[in-house]
Amino acid sequence: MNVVQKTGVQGAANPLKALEQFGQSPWLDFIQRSYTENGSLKKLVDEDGLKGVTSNPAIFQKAMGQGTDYDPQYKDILAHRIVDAGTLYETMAIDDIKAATKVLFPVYEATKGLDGYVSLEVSPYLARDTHGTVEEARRLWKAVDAKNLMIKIPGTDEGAPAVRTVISEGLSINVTLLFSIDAYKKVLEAYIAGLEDRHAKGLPVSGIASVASFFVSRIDGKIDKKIDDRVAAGDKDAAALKALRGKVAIANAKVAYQHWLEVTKSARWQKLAAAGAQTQRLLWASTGTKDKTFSDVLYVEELIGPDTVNTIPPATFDAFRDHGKVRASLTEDVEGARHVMAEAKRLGLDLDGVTTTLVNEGVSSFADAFDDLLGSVATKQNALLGHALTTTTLNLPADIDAAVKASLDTWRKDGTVRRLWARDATVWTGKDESKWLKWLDIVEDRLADLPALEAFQAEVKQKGFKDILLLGMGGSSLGPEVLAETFGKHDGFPHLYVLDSTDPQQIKAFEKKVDLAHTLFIVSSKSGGTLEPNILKAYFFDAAKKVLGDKVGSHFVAVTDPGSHMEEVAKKDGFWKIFYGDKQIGGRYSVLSNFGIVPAAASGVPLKLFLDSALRGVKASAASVPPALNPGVVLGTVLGVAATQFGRDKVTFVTSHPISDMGAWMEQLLAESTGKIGRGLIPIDDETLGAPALYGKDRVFAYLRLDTDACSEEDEAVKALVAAGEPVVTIHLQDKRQIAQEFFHWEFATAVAGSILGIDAFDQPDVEASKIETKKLTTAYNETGKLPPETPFATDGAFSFFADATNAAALKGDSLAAILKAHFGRVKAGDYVGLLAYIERDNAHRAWIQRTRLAIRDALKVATAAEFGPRFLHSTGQAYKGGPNSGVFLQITADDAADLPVPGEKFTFGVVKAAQARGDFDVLAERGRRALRVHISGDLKSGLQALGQAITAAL
Ligand SMILES: O=C(CO)[C@@H](O)[C@H](O)[C@H](O)[C@H](O)COP(=O)(O)O
Ligand SMILES: O=C[C@H](O)COP(=O)(O)O
Repeated sequence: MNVVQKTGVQGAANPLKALEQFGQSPWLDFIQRSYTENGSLKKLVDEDGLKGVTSNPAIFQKAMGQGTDYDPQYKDILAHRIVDAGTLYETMAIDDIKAATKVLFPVYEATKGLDGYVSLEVSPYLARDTHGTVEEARRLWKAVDAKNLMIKIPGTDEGAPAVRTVISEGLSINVTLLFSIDAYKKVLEAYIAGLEDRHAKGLPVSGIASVASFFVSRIDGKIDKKIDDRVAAGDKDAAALKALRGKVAIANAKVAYQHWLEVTKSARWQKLAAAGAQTQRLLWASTGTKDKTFSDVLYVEELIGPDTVNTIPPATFDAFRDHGKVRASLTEDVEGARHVMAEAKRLGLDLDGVTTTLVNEGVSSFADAFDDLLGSVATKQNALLGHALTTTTLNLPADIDAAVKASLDTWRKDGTVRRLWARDATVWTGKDESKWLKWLDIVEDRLADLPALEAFQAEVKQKGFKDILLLGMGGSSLGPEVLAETFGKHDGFPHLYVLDSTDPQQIKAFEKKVDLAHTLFIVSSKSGGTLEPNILKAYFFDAAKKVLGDKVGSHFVAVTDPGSHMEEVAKKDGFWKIFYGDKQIGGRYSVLSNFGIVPAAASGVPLKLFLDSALRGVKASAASVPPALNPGVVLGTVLGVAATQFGRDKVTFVTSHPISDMGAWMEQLLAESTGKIGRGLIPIDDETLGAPALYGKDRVFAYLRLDTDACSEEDEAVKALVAAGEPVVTIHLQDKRQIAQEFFHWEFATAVAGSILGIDAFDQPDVEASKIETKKLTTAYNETGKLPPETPFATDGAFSFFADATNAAALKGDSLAAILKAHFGRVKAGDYVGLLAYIERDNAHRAWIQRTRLAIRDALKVATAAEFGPRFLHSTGQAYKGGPNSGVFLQITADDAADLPVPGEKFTFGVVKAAQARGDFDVLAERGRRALRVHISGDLKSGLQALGQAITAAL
């Protein structure tokens, strides 16, 4: 537009100004910050008689999506607030609209509220949502807070009832996207009915303004195309058709105006008019000429009439000022207009069909423009935030890349991210998923509770605890473990240890690590009923009581959901504090709730910084961020699409060393959330990278790279994988604290992947099954003093072999070598091998399991998982039992060198662990998995050594 440069023709010689004499108000179909700020808009008011401004998503897209007008405000907002792209856009749009309402206010005053309006449209995503439209209209009305604001609402079937409601509440409304006379009639009716509603309540009807935006040129665009096609095809009515080119839209508008004239004459309207109501004026929109064979001012010159508005795009505005001719055209030859409409009908031009299409296209093109706009805002935001955000790089082979892009676009068109944030269970399976989504806003919730959490942090410090021992499993322990492993000890705060085992040696080892007299125990269990935290609490409460006496309770805090058994225990035993979880968050999504934040506070993590970083992650994946720019959606889509369309369901984690414990947390999240009903993602954690030739075609690599760390080994290996065409997602973190962002990022991605997999990402049926089997066995022990007997199907020296009948039959053999050979002989391409060791998770055993899994990976070229029981039962155990039947499992149990009692129970920790292994095995077998249990008697070290050698030999 040349509005800025050109000076208006002064006085009556200016056709724009002359429109006033014919009762028409010229408005500008455009808004941009610089026009308002540099006085150009005011100049149009002063010199051209401009009387209003309209905006729409496409207009804001042009204004904000390009250039640097908005940069200072972007920077200002981002320096002070952590916001999503939608909030950024809206803050800036509202400022623009407010500024424009100020410029136009003198017009509003001078015309006594007839003109001087600036329109702001509700989100185009709400075009089919009456309730959402009403809510948003009210919200925007309040936010702009200007008498000369008009809220724009699409005149769809869903928009019309919203218009009635908000008119009855006294808002001024511009009803947009009107094409057909029928739709217009409904909208005019909604306006009148809204005023009548007010009137009936005794509320004033004056001071409320409305326009009905009737789109013009788009109709010709469609009809003329039909005409041209038919003429080109040699239609018998070619001459009659050609005579209608460029005529139908104007005729349609003239007929609409006749309807308006009739209605305003009616007694019904006159009653409202007498009470001070303003008529709803027709506003001609879409008045730029698209067909260059027509006059560039056609849709202004032909639609001039009393009590109307024409919102004119900039180029047409300039053109009309330059050479527009003014005459009372709207009421001219109305019969001719009716004839054009009748001809269009006779010739089968299907105006009804065209206008229906135009509404649908209009809705989706404004939604597309809004997606583009929000995409530009998000891109600008990411650039300005720079290193405050983690970033994702995709290296995908062309076929996966194309499928990922297609899926992202489908999510965009379907508005699935908005549905997810709106907690719509049909994003997954339509069961009770919406009850499990509180993790979406838990970060804001915890930030609101910051003073209390910081007070607790200060108290822990002041009490001088040396150690913290957190007792919990799975979702209640893996997040805290990441904090402990990643951040280490904070100056002036206790050292955080996390115990998630029933292995007697491991429990004893932790007991030795901490100073019982100066330890804060955090007993963490969402359900409060999980066996392990309950018996660990019993054990350590007993042990601590021996050194602390009656004040032992003051060294214990509980984190649990309200009303749980653990809450009861904590109250009975006089715990220092009880922190509550949220029942609408499952364990594996709980790290940013009190289950992670309480241990973070106690161990000295700077809470505000940590939660702020998490909040950046939340905002980056907000509903307003289009899928292709939304990190949670992108990651989830890659994982979901790679698994479902390419059979790449082994998500292999690569991590920079300082943040490597994230793998154990991500493992639980992915496996437990997705591994069910025979589908799922199999996470592969901590499997040292090898050469590309060692991998089958079933992997996706997810590389969590801490950019401040030297990651040369990982980088080299990943580079080779990319070169070999393996799909790699690299997530760059700029500092360790950004694991907070990654927690949310992965939670969101998992929810998205779950949707693509078509599963409920929030239940864990097979973990429950295993707990039930264990419970049966420990109950039997309590009743009989022993576990039910079991017989190995073979023995060889220190090794006994157990399996269900089916597995045993497949593993015929009487030696360690033969049985292992038969077992690993069952592994096929695309399978994975799981080593499930129910032994102490110490360094020596971790090194053993790691060596053994790599030998398997290298020999069989399959993915491997190295897990310790019972820890993995609350994590990957779900996917091993419920996920795809591609796992081959070797469960390893051993005699315990020493056992530990469980206070108040007959069973010991050793018995519990044995029962857990058996419960686990029973469910694996029941699910038809290929599984073998080998039990090592006697010395564990030599037994493991022999087993490791035998495995290597068997491959
Ligand atoms: O609805 C109003 C005014 O109420 C306008 O802003 C309206 O959206 C625009 O005139 C149209 O979108 C422009 O249409 P077109 O020139 O792209 O066909
Ligand atoms: O992941 C969750 C574990 O199964 C532990 O559950 P819990 O927190 O209810 O004790």
